Amino acid sequence: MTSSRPRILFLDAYDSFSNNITALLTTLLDADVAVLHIDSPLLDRRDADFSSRWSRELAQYDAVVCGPGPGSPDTEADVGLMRAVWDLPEEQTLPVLGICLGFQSLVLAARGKVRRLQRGLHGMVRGIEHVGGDVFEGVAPRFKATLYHSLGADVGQDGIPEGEWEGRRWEGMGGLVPLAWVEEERGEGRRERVLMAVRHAERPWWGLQYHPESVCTEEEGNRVIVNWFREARRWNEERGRVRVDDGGDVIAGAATKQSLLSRLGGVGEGRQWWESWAVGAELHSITVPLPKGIQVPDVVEAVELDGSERVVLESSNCAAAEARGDARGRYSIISCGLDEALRIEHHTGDGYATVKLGRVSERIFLAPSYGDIWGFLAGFHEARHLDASEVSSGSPFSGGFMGFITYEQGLHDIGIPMDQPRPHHRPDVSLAWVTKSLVIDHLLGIIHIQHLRPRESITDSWVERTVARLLSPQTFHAANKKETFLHQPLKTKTRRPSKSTTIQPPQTKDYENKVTLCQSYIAAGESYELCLTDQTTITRPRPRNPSPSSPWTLFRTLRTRQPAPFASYLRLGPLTLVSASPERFLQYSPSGLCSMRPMKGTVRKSPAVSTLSAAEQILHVPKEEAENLMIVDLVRHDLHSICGAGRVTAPDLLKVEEYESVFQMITVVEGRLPTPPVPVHVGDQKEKKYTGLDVLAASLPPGSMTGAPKKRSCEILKEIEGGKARSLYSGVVGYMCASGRGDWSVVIRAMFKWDDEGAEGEEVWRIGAGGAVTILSTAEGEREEMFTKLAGPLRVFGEV
Ligand SMILES: C=C(O[C@@H]1C=C(C(=O)O)C=C[C@H]1O)C(=O)O
Ligand SMILES: NC(=O)CC[C@H](N)C(=O)O
Repeated sequence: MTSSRPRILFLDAYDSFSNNITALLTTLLDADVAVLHIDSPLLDRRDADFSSRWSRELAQYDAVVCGPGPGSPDTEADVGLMRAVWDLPEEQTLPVLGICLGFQSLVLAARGKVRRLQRGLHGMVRGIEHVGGDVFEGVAPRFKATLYHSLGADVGQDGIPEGEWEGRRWEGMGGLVPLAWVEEERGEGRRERVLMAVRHAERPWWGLQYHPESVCTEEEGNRVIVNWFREARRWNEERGRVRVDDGGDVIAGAATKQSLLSRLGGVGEGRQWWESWAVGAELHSITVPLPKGIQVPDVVEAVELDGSERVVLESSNCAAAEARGDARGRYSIISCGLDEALRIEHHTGDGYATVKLGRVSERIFLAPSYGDIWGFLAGFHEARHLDASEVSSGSPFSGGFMGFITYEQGLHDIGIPMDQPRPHHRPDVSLAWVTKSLVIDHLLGIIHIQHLRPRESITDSWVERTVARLLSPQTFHAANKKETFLHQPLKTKTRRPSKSTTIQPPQTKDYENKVTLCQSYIAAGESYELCLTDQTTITRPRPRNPSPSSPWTLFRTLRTRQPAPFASYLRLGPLTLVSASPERFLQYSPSGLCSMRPMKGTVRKSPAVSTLSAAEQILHVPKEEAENLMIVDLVRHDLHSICGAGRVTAPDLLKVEEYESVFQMITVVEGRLPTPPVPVHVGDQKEKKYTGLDVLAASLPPGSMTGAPKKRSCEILKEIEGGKARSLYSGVVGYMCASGRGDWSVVIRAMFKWDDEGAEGEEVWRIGAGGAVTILSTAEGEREEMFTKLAGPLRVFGEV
């Protein structure tokens, strides 16, 4: 069937901004955009029939867009199929727009050169100078656009004497006609001439060095895209080039991902014991007042007396958050009876999930029914899905998944394989299906006691017993008495850790060298920003439990020392985690609103920087804003991969927030999940529905912990960080209610330990810390930032 909608092929060079470009093309041009990776195995240049298959594929598009990406256009592997576009014989050529790396590749194809800039321009917003005409027809002079590049075009511009520059800079240079420039101040009155846009002198090829899709590129820049496509169409018409509509024989794929649920085949028939476990449950819930002065850990201790496994997600900054009107400080969520809850675990790299219930444990092979662990989780959740009318209206969580996902699972999901064999078999995904829980609403001062119970067990009175316990005047009195040694009074002085505790922090010089190494990768165009991190290990005698130095006490101390909206305590399987995270990764609602809050830009509180306005002055500078902006565009890309064109916005850009010991700059990025295009039939295995789990699966590891572009940056970081697993650090912790609501935080400002680490009688805690390195960073500044972030959690060990 022939459609009049434009069809564009986008060549994806593994950038973290690609989906923003395809979304922009889709909405601005009302086009269908198909995507092909530059190294697609479906079109291998070494194959004998490559040329014929390539020209058959290209014949089906009106035009091609060659995207941005890491690396250099001089490197074959970095541009791949782009070269096959430039190499087409004249009679097969077609209109092209190159963006950033794609632009640079075009410059090379026109026999220009590409060289390193005097200093990279990542996340820098500049006024684009042009003289109108061509694709700049009707575009306001000097509109602002974002740059993300280390390399630049050399078309002989430096040979033009200063006095002749104004007159000659628009003249054709080699096979290219310059259309736009930026002149970058380089100190002492020197300026670097950076080519921003070109047209090929003979072919229908245009290129933009800036990023038209960035959230900080002014809307005025959209005209350039519209003009380009007008020119492209005109060229096709003049040549009588008519797109072939082959009726589905297209190699390139869709710009958005298929939903996890639609990938499932033949599951959910309830043949296995775990398939029917907790299916068809009903919520029983009672709300009681939160006794005055009672803290979240007191409630935990009152209900769970046996020190067993638990997940506590606490808004430990609720008092401060309330004062600032910050909704993130409103709720705390506590799992109950976790030992009896079903658990799903997955060790990245294995082809199976393990379902555990008490002592029963079963391996489930993921392919072919589920695809991967995400498909399995989506199917498991969907079978237990509850509508909004079936869950507590005043509570964000009525029961469902609670647990963690490691950084390494995220690496696997973006196509970075694990080094095999891994030295352990710890879970990278561990999610319990929690049916008994407490949710504390700090704003209303109430506790929801909730039980998702099987319909046939309505006589189970756990809720009533818990209510009675919480309301008994003895409970907190007793808890307080019992806990006298567990309550760490705030000390004015920090004690030194006991002699038998050894602490190994990163080496100062070594860390600084790594910062410099990151910058050399950035200068070479391999990355735009790298979130470098390192780990501190604390080895100490294993304490008795409970005792003044038990993990639970560490949590009690940290939450008082460093109140945070995403504090958490997890004792789940072999893992113990104590976190004071300030950073939300992803929140989503049953109606499909997703919200991410990347944090970039950190300043330590000090007598000199004690107020929000002082911090704003420090953080609202190009270096810090650029750091944040790069991650914002990356997060928009991640959200676009599920939500699709026109469904992602950044309502709160570059906002500075206050925390206990630091100020942080954040941006809120929102997306709306697509609704199924066709009505979903009950029992239909090919359900098209998307949930928040789709976004979670598509967005790990958190972009704020990787840098951009995500994949290449993670590969570089793995090398620089010596291949050390980050594990829980840089992973996520959170929940997903049966209703589809979810909230996940980034694990930072945290410490964790695995049961299998350390010699007999010892335990090993790890604290990760780091920060984003850009071309403008200094080695000392980054080292200082890393130690600032480390200090909070580390100090706790000196106090027990
Ligand atoms: C890397 C850490 O933090 C990350 C890096 C930040 C930054 O570079 O400013 C801020 C918040 C986190 O996303 C850490 O806390 O260890
Ligand atoms: N954003 C990009 O495409 C960057 C291109 C190239 N890697 C550079 O840094 O200059």
